[in-house]
Amino acid sequence: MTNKDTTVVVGMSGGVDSSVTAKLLLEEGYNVVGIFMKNWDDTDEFGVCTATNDYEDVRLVAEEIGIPYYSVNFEKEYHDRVFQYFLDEYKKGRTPNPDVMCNKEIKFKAFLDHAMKLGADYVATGHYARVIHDENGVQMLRGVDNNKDQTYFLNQLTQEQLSRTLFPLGHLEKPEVRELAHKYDLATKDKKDSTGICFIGERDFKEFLSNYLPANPGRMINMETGEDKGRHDGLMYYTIGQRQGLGIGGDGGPYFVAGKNLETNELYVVQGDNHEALISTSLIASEVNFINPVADSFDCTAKFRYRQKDVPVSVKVLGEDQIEVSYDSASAVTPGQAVVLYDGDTVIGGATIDKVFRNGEELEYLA
Ligand SMILES: Nc1ncnc2c1ncn2[C@@H]1O[C@H](COP(=O)(O)OP(=O)(O)OP(=O)(O)O)[C@@H](O)[C@H]1O
Repeated sequence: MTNKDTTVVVGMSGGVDSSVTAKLLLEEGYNVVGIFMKNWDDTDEFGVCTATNDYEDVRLVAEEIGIPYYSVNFEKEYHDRVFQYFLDEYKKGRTPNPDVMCNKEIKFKAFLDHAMKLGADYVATGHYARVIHDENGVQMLRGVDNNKDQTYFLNQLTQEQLSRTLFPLGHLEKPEVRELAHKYDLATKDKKDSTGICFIGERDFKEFLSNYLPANPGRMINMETGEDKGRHDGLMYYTIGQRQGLGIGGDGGPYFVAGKNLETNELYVVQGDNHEALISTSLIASEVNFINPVADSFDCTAKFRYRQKDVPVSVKVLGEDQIEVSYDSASAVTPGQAVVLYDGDTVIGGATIDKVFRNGEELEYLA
């Protein structure tokens, strides 16, 4: 099949990355269709996604480069599969990663299914990641731009999903993408990069969450001394390892969140950098996804959060949907976040962190 006979549906967000993605595919001779997803109702009094303006940018770029474009509404799917999960995790005191869920359930499920029904051969997005085809099927590799690599958020993608996906920006550095946007004089060439989670955007996180979950203030306790350190605003607002926003200081260095007790509604804090209470040596994770088959135990590297350097780890497959990941030492490994496993630049897979241990003893992050 030549590119001319291959139809690619590009997820166009109205941003510079997906604009360049569409243009590059067009340059390569593909049949390109642009689709904008509306996942959040921006007329909702709490939402801040600027869907209407973004769709206008999709229109401008699509008309400029000469491709058909549509909008599709996945508000219900997004609400049921991403937002509900997000709220449920916060209710449990965990720190979810809605972007991982959005990729798994919306961009590479609802959207991909929709594209296939339209007769597409592939979907493409402006993610910074690479897909390569080899004798084992497909492999996902980190984007070459270390600073922009988004494989952490794509860790739940399967062979099936990846085999129908193109990431045309994966071999480019972000400044090169901007340059291409200028070279092709795309309407979005100078548009600011979006930050934050779509449905929250740059608005105050606490205020946003309090619109959906009742805030339940309680006591803040020094985990070591038992000393009362004042009040917290509601356990859901805090993440393990968090330093900012506690409103306490004093001699002996900054305070960090080291645990939550959902029964007593107490927030535990400890004082000082690299406090032992935050240090773990292993974790248990579920929602396991391996992109290719793996051995029962193996060594590799891992990230426990997005902006973190890889750590050498040993992985043991414990059962159908559980892995144990052991490492020398890491601080503030947080339940609800993803652990993503790498072999060099290749993504082995990922899972969601459930429990964290120090030398075999479970840390009481969540009591
Ligand atoms: N509302 C949307 N409709 C269609 N596709 C989308 C939408 N939001 C994101 N995508 C796709 O997912 C990719 C990654 O999304 P992300 O939110 O990380 O965007 P980004 O890196 O800021 O990219 P962009 O500059 O294209 O907005 C985008 O490049 C785009 O292909």
